[in-house]
Amino acid sequence: MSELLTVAQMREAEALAMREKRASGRELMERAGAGVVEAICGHWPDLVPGAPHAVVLCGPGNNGGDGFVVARLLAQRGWQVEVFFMGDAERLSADARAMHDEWSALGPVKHIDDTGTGERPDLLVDAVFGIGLSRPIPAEVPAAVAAVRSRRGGGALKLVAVDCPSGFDVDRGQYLAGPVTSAEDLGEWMTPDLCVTFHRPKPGHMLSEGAGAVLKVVDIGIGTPFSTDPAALVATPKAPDALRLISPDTQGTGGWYNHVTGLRAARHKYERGHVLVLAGGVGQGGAARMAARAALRVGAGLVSIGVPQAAIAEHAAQLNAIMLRVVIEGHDLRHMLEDERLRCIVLGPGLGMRRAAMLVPAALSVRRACVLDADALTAFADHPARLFEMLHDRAILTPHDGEFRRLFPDITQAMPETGRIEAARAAAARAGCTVLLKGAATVIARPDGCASIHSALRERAVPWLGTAGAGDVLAGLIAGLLATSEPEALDVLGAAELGTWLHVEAARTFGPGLIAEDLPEMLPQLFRRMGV
Ligand SMILES: NC(=O)C1=CN([C@@H]2O[C@H](COP(=O)(O)OP(=O)(O)OC[C@H]3O[C@@H](n4cnc5c(N)ncnc54)[C@H](OP(=O)(O)O)[C@@H]3O)[C@@H](O)[C@H]2O)[C@@H](O)CC1
Ligand SMILES: Nc1ncnc2c1ncn2[C@@H]1O[C@H](COP(=O)(O)OP(=O)(O)O)[C@@H](O)[C@H]1O
Ligand SMILES: [K+]
Repeated sequence: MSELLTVAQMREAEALAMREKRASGRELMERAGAGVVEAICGHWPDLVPGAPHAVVLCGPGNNGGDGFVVARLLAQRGWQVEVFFMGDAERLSADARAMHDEWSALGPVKHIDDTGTGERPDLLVDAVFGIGLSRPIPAEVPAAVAAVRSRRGGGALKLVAVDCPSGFDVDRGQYLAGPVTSAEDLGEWMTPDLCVTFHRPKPGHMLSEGAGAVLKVVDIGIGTPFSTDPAALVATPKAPDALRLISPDTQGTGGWYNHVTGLRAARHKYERGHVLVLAGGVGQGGAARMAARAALRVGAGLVSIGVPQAAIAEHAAQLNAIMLRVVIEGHDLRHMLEDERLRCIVLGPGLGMRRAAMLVPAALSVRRACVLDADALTAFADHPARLFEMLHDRAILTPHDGEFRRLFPDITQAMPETGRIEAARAAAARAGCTVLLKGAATVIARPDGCASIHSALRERAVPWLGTAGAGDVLAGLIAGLLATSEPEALDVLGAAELGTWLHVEAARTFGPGLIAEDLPEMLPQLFRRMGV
């Protein structure tokens, strides 16, 4: 698990490092530029021997300062380098000005409008705007990129972004549309092959591949390295605006799992918790069975499916270790909940609207861990406030984008402005429980604002996870973890984080061709690999 820093937090970290005299601004800029050059040479080793040609676009702020360092260091390595500048050298910060002047001793600084002529470049360095982006970028920037691309004559030009692509909002993970450029067009021009950021990734880097097809994070000496201590992996973030990246390495993650589930201790099945998955009518039981199997595989001691009488035969024909209970109406569920060993309830997958409207209030009538997905969310689309009134801090909603829109239409409408993280935070605050907004980048937020991102992008991409029933399995995984752990060891946010990570690791373990039923079956080998 590692920290993600917003722009404001990154600026604080930088200011602190300077106050504590760990580095001067100029040293940080020099290390940033050196880190970019190392990353370029590491990523494209084939370029290095051939006296390659780089075009560096520098902007008016410190991102431009980094660009001047990159230009100088590449030239010192024997590259042919052209520098184009957008801005007024007189108005550069002292650090960027010093870097500008150092470069000027080696080569000319040309105007950004003049990128159109010259030899075929191999590499374009985007150092126009970084985290100081404050408004949509001027049209000269994509125009300059287009002009350099056309000098390449249609051949692949390698594009590297310093800190982030110009025009990309690293807090929200999206390009800012301008008066003359749509966000999509800008993304098409500016999305780099390689993005090199400093100290920590920013949220936007992990929310969208628009930040770069490959991301490298360079240590520039601002602070301490990430912790891999299992206890630290579950330590809930302190600050209300804290944002974490769910990114443990598979190797050794067994410590994390054992720590939170207490699996290593000899425990009776009831101590490991009983999960109840509520199912719908005849012929609709597959989703609940997949959720149930995931809950059992991930560690719950017992799992039952609650079904209407008519569906008993269908389920019985397909289940062995999972038990069946008849749950017809709210009263039956309330009665079952008197047994405190029943630690978590899953409602939604295949439940049907009518049963959801009847059973959700009963499930939420006691403060018991509860995962609400699919029909349990959609059943309240016309009156979301009725659901929010009943929710409590042991509940979690796991909507995909469509379900999220039905419950939070206004928050969804504002999402192009606010981004997914703030949307999930606003939804959690309104609902009064944890909200997990699914997707290739999943955002999980708690009502107090603590949030996590899980990024199944780039080297962790699993497009084959977008398969029918994958969401039902996720609901079961989270429920199984909530049932098997003590609330003090694993809160709802923590269970959602671990469940989401296991879900994607299971999909990565299986690979293409995956169907949802395969996911729980990957857990035993995944656990062995983790060292559980
Ligand atoms: N923080 C760190 O730890 C370290 C940071 N480092 C580097 O510094 C970068 C941040 O530098 P930065 O703060 O100077 O911001 P940057 O992105 O260069 O742009 C600011 C300038 O652009 C302007 N401007 C903004 N948007 C605009 C627009 N759309 N259209 C036109 N103008 C626009 C803005 O003007 P203003 O908004 O003030 O009017 C201002 O003049 C960071 O990304 C990293 O590369 C490293 O050196 C080492 C450690
Ligand atoms: N491209 C993708 N990369 C990673 N995860 C994905 C991708 N597409 C879908 N998923 C995941 O698959 C699950 C799909 O859930 P959902 O939409 O509820 O499907 P269903 O209702 O069929 O179960 C979610 O956990 C989502 O995050
Ligand atoms: K940049």
